[in-house]
Amino acid sequence: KVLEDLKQLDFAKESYDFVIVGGGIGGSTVASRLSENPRFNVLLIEAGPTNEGVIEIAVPAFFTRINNTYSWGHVTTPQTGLNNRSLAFNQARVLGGSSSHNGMVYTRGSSDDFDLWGKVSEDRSWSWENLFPYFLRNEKLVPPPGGRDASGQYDPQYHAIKNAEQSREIKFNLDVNSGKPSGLVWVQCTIGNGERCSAAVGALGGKVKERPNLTILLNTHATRVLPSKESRQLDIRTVEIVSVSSGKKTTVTAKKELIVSAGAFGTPYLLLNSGIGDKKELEDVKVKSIHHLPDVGKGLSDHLAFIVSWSANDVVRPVDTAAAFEEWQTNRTGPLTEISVHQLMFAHIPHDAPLFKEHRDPAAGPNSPHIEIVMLSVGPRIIASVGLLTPKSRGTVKIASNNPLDKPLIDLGYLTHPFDLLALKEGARIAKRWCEGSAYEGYITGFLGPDPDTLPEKEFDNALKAGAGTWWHPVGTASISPKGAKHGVLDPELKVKGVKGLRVVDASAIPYVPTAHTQAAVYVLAERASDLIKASW
Ligand SMILES: Cc1cc2nc3c(=O)[nH]c(=O)nc-3n(C[C@H](O)[C@H](O)[C@H](O)COP(=O)(O)OP(=O)(O)OC[C@H]3O[C@@H](n4cnc5c(N)ncnc54)[C@H](O)[C@@H]3O)c2cc1C
Repeated sequence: KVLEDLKQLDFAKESYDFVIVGGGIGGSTVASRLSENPRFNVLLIEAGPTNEGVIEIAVPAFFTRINNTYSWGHVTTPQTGLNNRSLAFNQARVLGGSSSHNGMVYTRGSSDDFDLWGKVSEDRSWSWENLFPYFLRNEKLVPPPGGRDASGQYDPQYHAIKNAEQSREIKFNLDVNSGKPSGLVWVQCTIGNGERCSAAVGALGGKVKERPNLTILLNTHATRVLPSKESRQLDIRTVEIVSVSSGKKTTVTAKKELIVSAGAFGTPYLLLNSGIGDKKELEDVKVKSIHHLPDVGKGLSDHLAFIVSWSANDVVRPVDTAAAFEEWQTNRTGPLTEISVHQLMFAHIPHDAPLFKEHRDPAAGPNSPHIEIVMLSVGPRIIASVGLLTPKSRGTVKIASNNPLDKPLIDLGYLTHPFDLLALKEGARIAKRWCEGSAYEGYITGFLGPDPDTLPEKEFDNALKAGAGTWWHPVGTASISPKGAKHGVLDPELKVKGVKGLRVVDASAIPYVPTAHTQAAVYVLAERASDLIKASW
């Protein structure tokens, strides 16, 4: 059942085996899988409202219109690497989490990215091979809406395909999700039957919400996790929660486990507010330390991107939105069932590029590309968003005070490692080489820059720093590490180190940002986590 407010929760009648904090990709997936077992009573707590009935969420092409009602409205600290700009950093606050307001691009990343989880945690059961069945379990491939043949679904980007035939650098790759994503690929999306398929729809939709052993509590903010007073070992299964509407506060205790799935910012924030983190840093903000775990909130990494553009001698015909919306409402077909991008490019920085003389290659292996390029026609211009998939810069999530309802201090640390700026520059060169291909002859009329080859170095760097922005893929703030290792936050089974009863299942557990948009990685992590949890009870 779905409860809109804390006052509807009947504490006298109900007790829960598992309490899950955060109804995003991690939390919704685990709630769905655990409640498959009728012996488990599951409570899922989400700070935001329902996704149901929100048109901007359901219509794929409207995702840029989703307003701040469904977001935490985070703003980063001034980013020294970006000329001290602070960036708005939307993270969803709604059932389904960021899958309810993300760009719906579905890319799994490279096989090497997942093998790296196994290396980092010294537990080879985290590997592409072992995780592959979970991708299949999590995915339901559906044809495009309107009964159209998939091969004719998109306006055939014949020109781009032609460039791929000629280019030595970026070849056509039939399936981005094979574990070898490099090349020019068709985009795959989390859209089903013309509507966004978020975790709220895919994992909790249909009959799942009606399961008698699953309660979804909305509009309820978790403020702290609390240790048991009875246990001699640190045992944490209780969470303090506050009604967003009334401010009413209470606690709820899981009989078996408390699972934190509040996302790459929300999870470290909740742990820090609870006194789990670096002891000295917590004392500085007057939070009583209950468990010294210095890496909570550290190791944050994300994909940074910037735009280069070209002039073109034609314009793309704009969609008649009113007519398209009528078609969507009537049949769930038409242009609003798609995102505005049909293809993506994943490329490697050449081995002999000068930056590799100074910096070790951070790619997880030969299947992991360094650069992704997303191209769009905007008026009489072609723009390419060039993103760095293998950043070396790291950031932090911290708390500013001992008030758990304050905003977190989010520092992405963008471009604080010199490799990242050099790598993005190489990305701009890759995009330039691509657009010099003969397929664009007579269409592209000139490069508008910023041009890494003609601008003075400082000028180019400044243009990049002034324009770069996030692709919203934060990970790593409660990373897995080997059992017994002092660094890291979670053991390979996603249990918080040194604590009984508490696991983390979300993007914060992922040690390095994969060479992909991150939702598929979180889904597969949560699928495997569900099996690990089920197996231990
Ligand atoms: C704007 C945007 C666009 C993106 N586009 C893409 C894309 O096109 N493709 C892709 O693959 N990935 C994309 N991503 C990334 C992807 O959506 C995330 O990697 C993924 O959703 C992370 O899952 P999660 O479970 O870790 O966190 P989330 O899905 O963010 O879920 C966390 C949930 O926890 C809740 N929560 C947080 N704190 C508390 C608290 N204290 N109490 C109660 N509840 C709490 C939040 O409200 C939220 O619902 C995008 C992300 C954003 C923000």
